[in-house]
Amino acid sequence: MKGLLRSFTLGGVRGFAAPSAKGVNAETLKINAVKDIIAVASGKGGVGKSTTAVNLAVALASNCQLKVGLLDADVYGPSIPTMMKLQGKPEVSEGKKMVPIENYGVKCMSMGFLVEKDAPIVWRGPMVMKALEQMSRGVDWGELDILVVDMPPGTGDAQISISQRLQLSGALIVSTPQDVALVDVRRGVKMFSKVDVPILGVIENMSFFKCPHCGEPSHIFGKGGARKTADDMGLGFLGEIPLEVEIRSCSDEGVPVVMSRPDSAVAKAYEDMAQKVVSRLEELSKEQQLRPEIIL
Ligand SMILES: Nc1ncnc2c1ncn2[C@@H]1O[C@H](COP(=O)(O)OP(=O)(O)OP(=O)(O)O)[C@@H](O)[C@H]1O
Repeated sequence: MKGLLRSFTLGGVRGFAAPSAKGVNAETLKINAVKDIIAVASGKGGVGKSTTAVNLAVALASNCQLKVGLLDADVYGPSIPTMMKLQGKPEVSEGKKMVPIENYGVKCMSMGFLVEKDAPIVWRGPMVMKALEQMSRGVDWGELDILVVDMPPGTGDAQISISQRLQLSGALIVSTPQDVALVDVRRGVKMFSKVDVPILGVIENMSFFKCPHCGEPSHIFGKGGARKTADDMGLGFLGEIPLEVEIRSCSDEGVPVVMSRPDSAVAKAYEDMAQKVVSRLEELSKEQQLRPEIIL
């Protein structure tokens, strides 16, 4: 692998990057010692993808006792440093790779570590892909059970390239129950199917708001839409996360709700989601082993 890398400088950090996809068989590229790479994606922006990725990663590490990494692939709007209460520039290891920055038992890498906080990122596609190569294969992740990738929103070039080049084991789709978001769920599912990435399941975020006075739930964005879409498309449903002030405030403070309120119903919902993801990955791995090998 090292032979494929070339020297690369990003945000003042010198490291190694893999060459462009041209001339390289994407399927041969794999991050060393990372067992499964999973994407947390959404067709539409602002539905809670990063919040889900963070809480899922922390639940996988703390509850399922796995070695977990979190890659913030949302290059244009990195929110992982804030949500994981992390800052500073990554060090460079002896092997000339960036060392991820860790909190809550999760090793993180984000564009937010490499550029100044308020600096706008005005790169075109090829530069973004270079940065993503650097932030995935140019990182000394060590041994990981799962690398969670917080994808950029949408179903464009960057999402397709990431899916192909990172050899994803599967993807989770986050949506609100709202119709406009559900249309984008279908789009996202189709995109992943085109690049042969299995869908691990659908998560409904902001499912309902429980009145703090009377306890009555209000379905602000509609009721049960993501579960129904998952059923209609034959996909697994991984759970409902309510719209809660604490989810937002804990994220803003950099302490994911699974850490700050581990006994809450919402923390349990994220933990349940993490267990389902682990089970689904095990099933997929078994299916893979049973698949007959085609010798040409
Ligand atoms: N279940 C929830 N309850 C309350 N607030 C939430 C919930 N989920 C997400 N939020 C808040 O909504 C905002 C958007 O969430 P987040 O950044 O996770 O979305 P995203 O889909 O990753 O957005 P983007 O498309 O910009 O990457 C954040 O302020 C977050 O704290």
